[in-house]
Order: sequence, then C-alpha cells, then structure tokens
Amino acid sequence: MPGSIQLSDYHVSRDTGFLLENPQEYLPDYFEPWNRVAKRMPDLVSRHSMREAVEEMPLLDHSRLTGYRQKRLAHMQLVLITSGYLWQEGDAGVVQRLPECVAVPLWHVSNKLGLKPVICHPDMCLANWKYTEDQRDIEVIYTVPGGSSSVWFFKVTCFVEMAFAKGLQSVQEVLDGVMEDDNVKVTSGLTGMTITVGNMQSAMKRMHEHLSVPTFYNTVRPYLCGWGGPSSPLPNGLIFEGVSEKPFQVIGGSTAQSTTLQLMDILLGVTHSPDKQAFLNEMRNYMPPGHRQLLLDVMDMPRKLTCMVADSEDSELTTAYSKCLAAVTQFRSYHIQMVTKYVVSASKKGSRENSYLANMGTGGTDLLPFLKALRDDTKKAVNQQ
Ligand code: HEM
Repeated sequence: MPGSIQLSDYHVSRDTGFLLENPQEYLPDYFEPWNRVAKRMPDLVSRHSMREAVEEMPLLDHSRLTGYRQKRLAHMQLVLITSGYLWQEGDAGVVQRLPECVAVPLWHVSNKLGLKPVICHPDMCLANWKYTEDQRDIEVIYTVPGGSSSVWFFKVTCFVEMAFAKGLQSVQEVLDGVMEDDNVKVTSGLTGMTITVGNMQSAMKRMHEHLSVPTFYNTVRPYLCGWGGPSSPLPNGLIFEGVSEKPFQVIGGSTAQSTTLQLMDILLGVTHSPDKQAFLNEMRNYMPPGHRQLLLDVMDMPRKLTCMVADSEDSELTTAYSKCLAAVTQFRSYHIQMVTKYVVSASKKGSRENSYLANMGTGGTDLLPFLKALRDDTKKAVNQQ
C-alpha cells in the first residue's frame, strides 16, 4: 500500500530492533593496531600511555574495510581511541589536535556510514554487544574507563533496546493498522507497545544493580563527551590532522540518540516545543541514517494515529492509546529519577572539578527542566484528543 512502512526496510532487525545484528568484535589482521588500542583503551588511559600508543599507530588504509559491520566496528574502535587520546589527562590536559592516523580513517568511515566522528549511542550500545555462549545473556564488547560500572551502563542500555526489539511486531501492527484503518490491529499494536514500554522501564531499572554513582559521574561520562562550544575544554573544537586545519565541533554520546522514544513520540503524536524538538532533531544526526529516515517517513505517513483516535468512538482503541501514552510518560518519569541520581545529585557532591559537565547531559541540555518538559508533553497528549 502506498505510504505504508516496513520497519525491516530501515536497518531495523526483526530480532534485535535498532541493535546491529551480530556485531563484530575484531577487524582483520591488517587493522590489528586498531583492535589492540581500542580493546586496551581503559587500561592504557589508566597507565597514562594512551597518547603514546596512538602516536605509534600507523596510518592504515580505511578503504580495505569491507562490509557494513566492519565499518561499524571500525567507527567504534576509532571513536574510542579518540576519546581516550583526548581525555586521558582530564579536561585541563586536553589536546587540540587529533593525529592523522586516527583522524583520517575516522573521518572517512564516518562519512561512509553517515555517522558523526564521535562516540555515540550507535557505537557503544547498538554495535557493542554479543550473546554469551549459552545465548542467555549478552556481553559488552568494548568499553571506556570505569570498570564494571561502564560495562554495566552499556549493557543495561542494550537491555532497554533489546526490550524494545521484542515489541517490534506491535509497532509494525500500529503502522499497518493505521494505514489500513483497522481499529482492531491498532488496538492490539498499542496494547503490545504499552507492555514493551513497561519492559523497557524494567530493563532500565537494572542500572541500579551495578552502576556506581561516583564512577558514572566522574569516570564514565567524561569519555562520552564531544568537543566545541563555550563551556567545553575545547571551545573551538578539535582539529582533525590530515583532514582540515579548521576545528570541528560535535555533541558527544547521549542516550537521547536512541531512536526508540522518538519513534514512539511521532507515532503517538506527542509534540514538543520548538527548542526541545530542535535538540531531539539534532540527536537524529547521531543516529544511523536508516533509523533517522524511519523517523522522517513515519512523520510523513499520509494517515495519522492521532486523527484515527480523535475521530473514533471505539473506546477500546482510545483506552489502548491513552494507556500507551501513560506508559511512555512513566518511562520518562523513571528516566528522570535515573538522571537525578546519576547526574544531578552526583553533581551536587561536587566531586568533579570543572563545571562543563556538572549540570548538563553529555548532549549539553539543561537537564531536569528539559526532561520534565518532554515528560509533561507526553502526559498532555492524552488530553489533546
Ligand atoms: C544511568 C542511566 C541514564 C542516564 C544518567 C541518562 C542520562 C540522560 C541525559 C543526561 C539525557 C539528556 C540528554 C543529554 O543532554 O544527553 C538523556 C536523555 C535521554 N535518554 Fe537517557 N540516561 C540514562 C539511561 C537511558 C536509557 C537506558 C535509555 C534508553 C535507551 C535512555 C534514553 C534517553 C532518551 C530517549 C533521552 C531523550 C529524552 C527523552 O526522549 O525523554 N536513557 N538521558
């Protein structure tokens, strides 16, 4: 049917959703220097020898990377190497230039993938997992300093994406049901989505099991930072040697780069004020292009769930819709609690010297008012019907 959307056309896996299916752990032998330095990044940083290790790396030919998975792995390795190289000595000891051996391949691989040349959710969550041998659990493949806390942060973020993936069929049902004007299908899809969002929240709750507040705040977050802007230790940005002498600015990694919530907002007709939406739109530039395109195409669908609900006297449909919005509202409220614990309260303990990251997310938002407004917009959407 014209205008209908198949999630599988957008680099979305039937089994793993937005998570990359079967990410690779090592590149071929030719790229051994990247394999070695990226894997050892936390250890090299703790020994203050990351910069030496990078400076000894040869300039490798990125055009020898074959296939999408290899390129995604190369991107993750190179952004990790960049992050360790920049932040090894903290904000005060940051460097202004990224050496050619990292800058040139990172620049080109990023352009090929349509990703920014900086650590991001598509690296550290979506392409950074594998099943354990018994297939019952997952393991994180690469990490940043912060020991078991950083590993757990990435792992639980994967659990949340995995919980979304398990409910993918419900999202497809809503998309199909809207196009076919099929109340039963949409109601069933919305009911499934409500369960999915609840499962995502339960998965997120697991963060508390092994994520230490001071370690997350002081050790993990700095390695997720981008560069550029007045409060950054690199206000003008970073120079990519061998690419351009003009410094380049990017936001760092943020969980706001997950496509999950933005997709639900668009489907459910949740709207945000222009300044908040501008931030969310900017986050789309850090998503894989297929996922970004999915959001645009769902926005452009010729039929809308909200119109269907507004015109409907089917109480099962309207109730399912309200319940789904309530679940997303709850998810956002719970997420606010996480951010309060791991960022806002941690910043009040004042253990990190600089103020750049203190009250801001790694994406650079003024945290709580921003997140509360998004939550309240979700709540309000019910009453707008
Ligand atoms: C310790 C756990 C977490 C912390 C401290 C945290 C922190 C943050 C921060 C600071 C922001 C604001 C954007 C920025 O400036 O970067 C944000 C936004 C966001 N985070 Fe998280 N996050 C956590 C876990 C998660 C998880 C597991 C997910 C799910 C994949 C998630 C999804 C989102 C989304 C979708 C947004 C955009 C705001 C919204 O749509 O409500 N977060 N997060």
